[in-house]
Amino acid sequence: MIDARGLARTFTTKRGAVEAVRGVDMAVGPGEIVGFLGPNGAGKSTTLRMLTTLLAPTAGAATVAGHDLRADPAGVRRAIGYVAQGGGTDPLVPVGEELDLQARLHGVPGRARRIAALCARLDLEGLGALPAGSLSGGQRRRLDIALGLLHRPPLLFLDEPTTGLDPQSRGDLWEHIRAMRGEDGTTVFLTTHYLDEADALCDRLLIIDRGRIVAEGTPADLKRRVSGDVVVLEVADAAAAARARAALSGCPAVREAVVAGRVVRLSVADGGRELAGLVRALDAAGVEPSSLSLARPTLDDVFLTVTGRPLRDAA
Ligand SMILES: Nc1ncnc2c1ncn2[C@@H]1O[C@H](COP(=O)(O)OP(=O)(O)OP(=O)(O)O)[C@@H](O)[C@H]1O
Repeated sequence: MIDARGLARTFTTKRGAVEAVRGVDMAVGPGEIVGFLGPNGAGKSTTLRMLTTLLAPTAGAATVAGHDLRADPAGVRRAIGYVAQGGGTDPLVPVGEELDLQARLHGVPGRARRIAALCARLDLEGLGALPAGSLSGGQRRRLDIALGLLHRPPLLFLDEPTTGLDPQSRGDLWEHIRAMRGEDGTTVFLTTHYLDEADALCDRLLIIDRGRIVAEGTPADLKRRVSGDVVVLEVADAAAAARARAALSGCPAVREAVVAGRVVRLSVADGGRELAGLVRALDAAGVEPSSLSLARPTLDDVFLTVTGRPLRDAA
C-alpha cells in the first residue's frame, strides 16, 4: 500500500537548510494498521504531508495506494483518505449536509446508502441535523473519519486521531478503527504521540527521530529488543536526580541511567535482585527517593534504547 524509498524533504529557511526528513524507507502492506511515532519535530507531519501529496519531496520516491507519488499525485489523492489534525469540517454546517456535500464532491455512487452505512458503522446515527460544532470531541473525530472514508479509499491516513479526546472516547475510536480494518480491509497509517495508543491499536510501528526511521516492528517485537528490567525512581528535584544518576551510573548492574526532570530511569538486567544494591548506592549518595518502581520495558524504553533519550519527555 505504501512503498517509500529515500523520501526526503529539506526546507530552505532564512537561517539555512532544515533537513526535516532525511531519507525514509517504508513498506506498508494491505490491511495493516501502522503507527508512526516520534517526538516533536522528528519529521512525522512532513512525511505524512509528502505521502498524501500535500508537500513535494526534495529526494526519493514512493508508491502510495498503487500510484506514483511524483508522476501521479492526482491518482494518489483519489485512492487515499486523509484526516488532518483537528479535521476540516465547518462547525456551522449540519452533519448530514457536510456528508452529502463531500459525497457529491467525490462523486460517490449511491451516496445516501454510503452515508447511512458509514453513520451506522461510526455511531453517528441520528446526528444528521446537528451542526458539526455541537458534537462531542469523539463524535467530531468520527465524523472526520466518515468524511475521509466516503469514497471508499483502500488507504486512510490519520494525523493524531485521538489527541484531545478523553480516555473513553479514545478507546471507542480505537474500536472503530479496528472494526473498519476488519470489515473493509482498510489500511490505516496513523501518527500518534501516545505510546498506549501505539501499543494497543497498531499492528506495526515505525519510530522516527531526527528525520530518520530508527526502529520498526510490532509493539511486542520492539519491546523484546529491550532486555532486562526498568527501574524508575522519583526524587525531590532535578539536582537530586543528577546526584542519583551519578551515584547509580557507577553500579555495575546499571546499564543505562537517564534523567528527565525529577525522574531517573535505569535499565538493569535483573531488577528484583539488584534493587537492594541500588537503594544502598542512593543512600550513600544522600538521595532519598520518593518512589521507586520496577517495570517491564515499555515503548518509551525502546525509544530510549534506540536513541538515548526518552520519547515522552522529548515530546
Ligand atoms: N515549512 C517549514 N519550514 C521550515 N522548517 C520546517 C517546516 N516544516 C517543518 N519544519 C521543521 O522540520 C522538522 C520536522 O517537522 P515536523 O512537523 O515534520 O515534525 P513532527 O514530527 O510532525 O512534529 P510534531 O509532533 O510537533 O507535529 C522540525 O525541525 C520543523 O521545525
